[in-house]
Formats: sequence, C-alpha cells, structure tokens
Amino acid sequence: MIMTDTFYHFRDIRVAETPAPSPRAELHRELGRTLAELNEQVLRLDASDDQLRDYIQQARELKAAMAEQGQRDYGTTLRRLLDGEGTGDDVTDLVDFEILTGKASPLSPPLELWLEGDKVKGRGIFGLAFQGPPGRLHGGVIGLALDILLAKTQDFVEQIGVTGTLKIRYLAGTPLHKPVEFEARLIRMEGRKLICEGSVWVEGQQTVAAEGIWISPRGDYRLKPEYAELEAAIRA
Ligand SMILES: CCCCCCCCCCCCCCCC(=O)SCCNC(=O)CCNC(=O)[C@H](O)C(C)(C)COP(=O)(O)OP(=O)(O)OC[C@H]1O[C@@H](n2cnc3c(N)ncnc32)[C@H](O)[C@@H]1OP(=O)(O)O
Repeated sequence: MIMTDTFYHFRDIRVAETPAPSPRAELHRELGRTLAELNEQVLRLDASDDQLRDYIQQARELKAAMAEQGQRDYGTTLRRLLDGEGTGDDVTDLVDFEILTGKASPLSPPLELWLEGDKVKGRGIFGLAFQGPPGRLHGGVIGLALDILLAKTQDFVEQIGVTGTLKIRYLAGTPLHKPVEFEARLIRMEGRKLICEGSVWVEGQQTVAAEGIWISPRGDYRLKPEYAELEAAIRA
C-alpha cells in the first residue's frame, strides 16, 4: 500500500495490504460472519412449522431494527478514494464489503487473497450455500472467484479495466468444506488488453484452469515501477 501521511488512493489499494481494521470494522466483520453462519444454518433447516414461524418473526424484527439505522454511502467513500483523499477506514469499508472476499459480507466464505511473487493467491472453504452438484462447489461460483483473482493481477500494473473474456475449463469436481486454493498470474500485455491465467487446486490436485482478457477503457497497461522485475516472468 502506497500512502501519504493521511490519505489513500483507490489505485494504491493492494490485496492483503489494507490498513488495520478499526474496532467498528471488526464489529462489522463479526456481524457479517455471524450472518454467514446463520445462512449456512438456514439451508435445509430441520425445524417444526411453529419454530420456523418464530424464526421468521425474529428475522423480520432484526431486519426492521437495522432498517432504522440507515445505510452508509458507498459512492462518497469511493469518490474520496478516487480523489486520493480516502482514509484508512474508507479502504477497509471498500474491501470489506466486496463480493466473495469482503470480510464483513454475509455472502463471503470469505475468500482470502494475497500477493506472492508474480502471483495472486487465494484460499477459501466453501459451505453449502455455494453448492452446485451434490457436495461440490458450483461452477459459476468458481467462475466468480477466478474473475476476482484474475482481476487482481491488475495490482501489478498501471490502469484498471473490466473483464472482457473469461474462459474456464473444469477438469474435476471442486469439493465443499475443504480448503480450495486459487492462483492467478499475468501472461502478457497488449496495449489496452491484459492477458492472464488462473487455476484452482484442492489437496494438490488441479480442478480448474482459466484464461482471461481484461480491457482497460483508458490507457495501455504497463507494469508498475515497483513490479518491473515481473517483466521476465511475464515473458517466460
Ligand atoms: C475503470 C475505472 C474504475 C474506477 C472505479 C472503480 C470502482 C470499483 C471497480 C471494481 C471493478 C470490479 C470489476 C469486476 C469484474 C467485472 O465484473 S467487470 C463486468 C463484466 N465486464 C463488462 O461489463 C465489460 C463489458 N464490455 C465493455 O464494457 C466493452 O466491450 C469493453 C470490454 C470495455 C471493450 O470496449 P472498447 O474499449 O470499446 O474496446 P475496443 O476498442 O472495441 O477493443 C479494444 C481491444 O480489446 C479487444 N476486445 C474488446 N472486447 C473484448 C472482449 N470482450 N474480450 C477480449 N478482447 C476484447 C479488441 O479486440 C481490441 O483489441 P486490439 O484490436 O486492440 O488487439
């Protein structure tokens, strides 16, 4: 993370290099985690009709109580970060609610991400909520995870773009409830196109291979100066 004394810029947010969470952010994470556990519990819950009615009532009361509190504004946080005027809490606020990886999102396993050498790496244990075939992770969820991983290879480069093409080859089933390892790396850059590849592993066996093309809407991709040594790895 590159920062000034006080401020953060959106382009300088790297995976796993975010500021320490505030006590309030920790509470949001705990709430998200608890709701994720609740979600797992709801799936195929074996309860009587009366118990289910009682749970519905309790859930409605919780939702109504939260609705009274209002929502924090995502747009303002993002604007401050895009202007290079974001606080540490703004950074946490942005990444903690991201899809699948956000530690405060009830929809995250969570998928943990980090940079290692020329790779973006990830690990997550996926529960029943993410099931496709019985006992296996849904292929679309794997696609989402790979989209996230491959997109994060943009941490190594100038420019940020959108997914243009994502090709996925499913080699074997990916089980639920076991650690799933993800990897992504840059292959090459061609002007506004960034070509990258990814893979998914469980207990040393590769279950998925992916290739992606990201397109920068503005300028050409190039390595950030601090990652210049990746040039050799990209060309290899
Ligand atoms: C941006 C700043 C944000 C700041 C604020 C941040 C807010 C926080 C952001 C979080 C971000 C999370 C992102 C999550 C990942 C998504 O989920 S992204 C959503 C899914 N993807 C999309 O919606 C993309 C939809 N498609 C498009 O918008 C446009 O088609 C594209 C991809 C921008 C390309 O349009 P274009 O710029 O007009 O491209 P064009 O000039 O036709 O082609 C340029 C080159 O790219 C190639 N190309 C074009 N399309 C494709 C394609 N689909 N596949 C392969 N190659 C292609 C062309 O062949 C051409 O190649 P060359 O001829 O130069 O060799």
